[in-house]
Amino acid sequence: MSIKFENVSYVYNPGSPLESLGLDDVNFTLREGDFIALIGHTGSGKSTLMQHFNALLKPSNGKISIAGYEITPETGNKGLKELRRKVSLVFQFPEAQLFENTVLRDVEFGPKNFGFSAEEAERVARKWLKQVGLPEDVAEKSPFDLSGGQMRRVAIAGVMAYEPDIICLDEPAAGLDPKGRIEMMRLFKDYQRQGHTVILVTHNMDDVADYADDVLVMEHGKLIAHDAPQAVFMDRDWLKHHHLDEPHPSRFAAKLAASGCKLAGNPLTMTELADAIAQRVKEAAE
Ligand SMILES: Nc1ncnc2c1ncn2[C@@H]1O[C@H](COP(=O)(O)OP(=O)(O)OP(=O)(O)O)[C@@H](O)[C@H]1O
Repeated sequence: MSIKFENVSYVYNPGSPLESLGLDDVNFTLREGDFIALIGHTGSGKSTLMQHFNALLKPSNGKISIAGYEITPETGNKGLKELRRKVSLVFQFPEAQLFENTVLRDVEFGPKNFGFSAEEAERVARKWLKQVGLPEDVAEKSPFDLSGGQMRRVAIAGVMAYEPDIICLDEPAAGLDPKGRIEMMRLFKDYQRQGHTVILVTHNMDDVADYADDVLVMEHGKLIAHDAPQAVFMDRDWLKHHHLDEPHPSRFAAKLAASGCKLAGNPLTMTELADAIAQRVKEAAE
């Protein structure tokens, strides 16, 4: 099944002096099961787009097909709870939403809300606390006694515990140290490998290169590119024109090329860069 946006526009505060266009005739089709990166500058429309994935915002025009649902301007609120179990949004700093007096109860909250029995909610909560890398003894602690990084994991476990088919995350690694960031990103990659779709809003181009199958690039409410990372990061002039960064490995390769050491291809990840350098060394030795 695919995720399809057809001519989707969204107008904030229609008919008022504050009217503004959040999305402008957006069209794309995504494969379910992919890892998608959603990038663009502040104010480009990423959050507005993300909120359309589970009808938190409904389009002013156009149609969205997702997880067996169709969302149009006429879509009512009936049936949206089931859609939101299948398609979950995780906003920035989700740890701010923790509120129960134990970690376990916080993680059980989502599953219970979606109709899991008490036993099943506890089972999936314990399973996902483990999957997000937390030690067993945190379950009975207050979430407020944990570190910021652990609280973030608890909040994300609370969403993964009811296993949405599609999870959309807004900068989930913001503020984490490099080790925490890599662990968090691997968690999402694993979630994808288990058969789910991951949509990641990010400003970190290294994460895009390392994890994404496909990239959506937003600018002023419009989708200006939709392609694989290799294609999106291929045209340096286009990136410059749209004030978009490159992943560090391709920036480093460009610097090497400028100093006379051109590598094969356009390495986007550290592994690709290391391979390209090894290849160059081998050629020089022959
Ligand atoms: N609640 C709102 N009311 C009116 N306009 C809004 C509202 N939220 C966003 N907008 C406008 O819609 C446009 C897209 O904003 P959006 O928040 O979707 O961008 P973004 O790419 O997610 O930005 P950021 O990276 O800062 O989160 C911007 O012009 C913004 O000012």
